[in-house]
Amino acid sequence: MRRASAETGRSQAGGPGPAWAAEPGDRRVVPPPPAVVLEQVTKTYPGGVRALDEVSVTVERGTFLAVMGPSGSGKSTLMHCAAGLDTPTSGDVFIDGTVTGGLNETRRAEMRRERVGFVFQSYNLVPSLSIADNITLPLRLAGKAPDRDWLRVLVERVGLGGRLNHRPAELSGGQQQRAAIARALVAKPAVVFGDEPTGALDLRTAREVLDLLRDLVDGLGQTVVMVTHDPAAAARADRALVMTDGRVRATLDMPTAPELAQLVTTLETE
Ligand SMILES: Nc1ncnc2c1ncn2[C@@H]1O[C@H](COP(=O)(O)OP(=O)(O)OP(=O)(O)O)[C@@H](O)[C@H]1O
Repeated sequence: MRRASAETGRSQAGGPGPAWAAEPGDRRVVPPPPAVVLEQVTKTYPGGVRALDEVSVTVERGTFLAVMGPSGSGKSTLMHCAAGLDTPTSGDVFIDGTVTGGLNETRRAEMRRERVGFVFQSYNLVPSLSIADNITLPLRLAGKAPDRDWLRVLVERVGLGGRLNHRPAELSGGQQQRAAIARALVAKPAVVFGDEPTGALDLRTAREVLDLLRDLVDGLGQTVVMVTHDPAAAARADRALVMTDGRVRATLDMPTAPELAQLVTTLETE
């Protein structure tokens, strides 16, 4: 399987390729690859819409990235390409060091199941299953037994210990989203993608869900990429990208909500 270059993580010694792309037999200590790398990714849809225009982004492990931008700027396309749900027209996507473009559909589906978790605005829990069965569903679909210790840690982190035998309809929106987050993490993915994960929640519950995402990054070293329109939500990330017209127009480290709101307004009106 091909391992190749990333925007960051290149060999400090100046050798060919990034430090994490060692050949078998190489005895140097090799740092783990970034969770996700997009290299010069372009996506043109049939009809000619260039939804992504040579986008390069590196998401380091254990970090929280927010993706912002006006409607139609390419956020969902970026997420779909980064998660291996869609294929770029050109450029490379690496998940956990593996280039997704070289995989056939079966291997790509396997990669998504094993290395990527998803959280959506609308929770997408199965109504007829208990919360416990919803959380472990991805493993059962993959024919794998849950790691009991990991499950215990997860259930404790998301605070649903007393609700495991309930059906989704018996839980609040925030609790359902916390169950969806536990489900996204159950297979220990390299990265969790959130598509407006707080979009359906009231302010207080949204803050609790963002606290949880932050805690998963800080406490468990999870990598999170979240698409959001909300500057207050994006301000909980370590880094925020602002997109317009399929390009990353600005990157802010440790962003604040007023900074992001101002930046999005400025870029929108340019
Ligand atoms: N399947 C498709 N076929 C053709 N064009 C598409 C397709 N999906 C998205 N687009 C176009 O690509 C561009 C980027 O869309 P995308 O959904 O990635 O934007 P977005 O920033 O996520 O928008 P929103 O915030 O409204 O969800 C838009 O011009 C959109 O119309």
